[in-house]
Amino acid sequence: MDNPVIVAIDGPSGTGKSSTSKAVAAKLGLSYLDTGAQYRAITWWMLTNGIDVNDPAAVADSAGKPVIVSGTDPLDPQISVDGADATAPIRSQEVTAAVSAVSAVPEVRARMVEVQRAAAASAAAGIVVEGRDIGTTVLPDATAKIFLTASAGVRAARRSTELKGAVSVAATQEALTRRDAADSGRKTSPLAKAADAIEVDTSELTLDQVVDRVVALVEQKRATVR
Ligand SMILES: Nc1ncnc2c1ncn2[C@@H]1O[C@H](COP(=O)(O)OP(=O)(O)OP(=O)(O)O)[C@@H](O)[C@H]1O
Ligand SMILES: Nc1ccn([C@@H]2O[C@H](COP(=O)(O)O)[C@@H](O)[C@H]2O)c(=O)n1
Repeated sequence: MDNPVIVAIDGPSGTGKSSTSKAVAAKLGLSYLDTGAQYRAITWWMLTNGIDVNDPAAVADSAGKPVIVSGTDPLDPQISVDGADATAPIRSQEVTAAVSAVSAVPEVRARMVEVQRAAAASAAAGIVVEGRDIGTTVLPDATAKIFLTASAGVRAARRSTELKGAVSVAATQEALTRRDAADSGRKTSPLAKAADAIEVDTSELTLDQVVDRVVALVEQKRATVR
């Protein structure tokens, strides 16, 4: 039997990580893990439990409390917190605005990385894991590492379309850029391209083209390690 294939997909906000990762996992028959959803879930728990998300000591003290369970089906990714479905509430603007502060706390990252490595280790055929530090920190021995990029303008326009124009492209771009700066600037495992990751600029590509390119890269890498 082939070794499980581990695919790390990292990149800034809105570059297409989730859309690409789910489609690649479905095409290759692999599991899927959205680590951003896990950081959102712990942030949602902090907010709903009255923890000051801008107080790193308070966040660190509570980091071990919520029980976060992530589904790994690329066709129906779910996440629960303390047994309650949190798939929708973790996408709120309030969570989006607070998540970078919570995810910068080392105790939060240590907890999440443990859960993420366990998920990868238990995926029989393999897994596509998306995030910001998967290739650098969580799974440095991944079979294939992809770093997705796109211009800030393109990312903001895509996100604004997704939100059906409810938020302007300019405001969306400012929020994306602010989140990227916080995620890249933190001390513990910042958003970064691993030295051996392959960069794919998605600005001028359709989603199908990105998926085909990533599948081809994974197949190439897989052939060399068989
Ligand atoms: N290549 C593409 N062409 C056009 N639209 C795209 C492409 N890739 C993704 N999109 C769209 O861009 C938006 C952002 O994509 P997605 O949520 O997959 O990005 P992400 O990197 O996971 O974002 P985040 O880091 O904020 O979770 C979605 O509306 C998605 O449908
Ligand atoms: N490996 C990761 C993944 C995510 N984060 C943090 O979570 C935020 C939300 O991520 P989305 O992919 O859902 O947008 C992101 O802005 C990071 O703060 C992380 O630190 N590490």
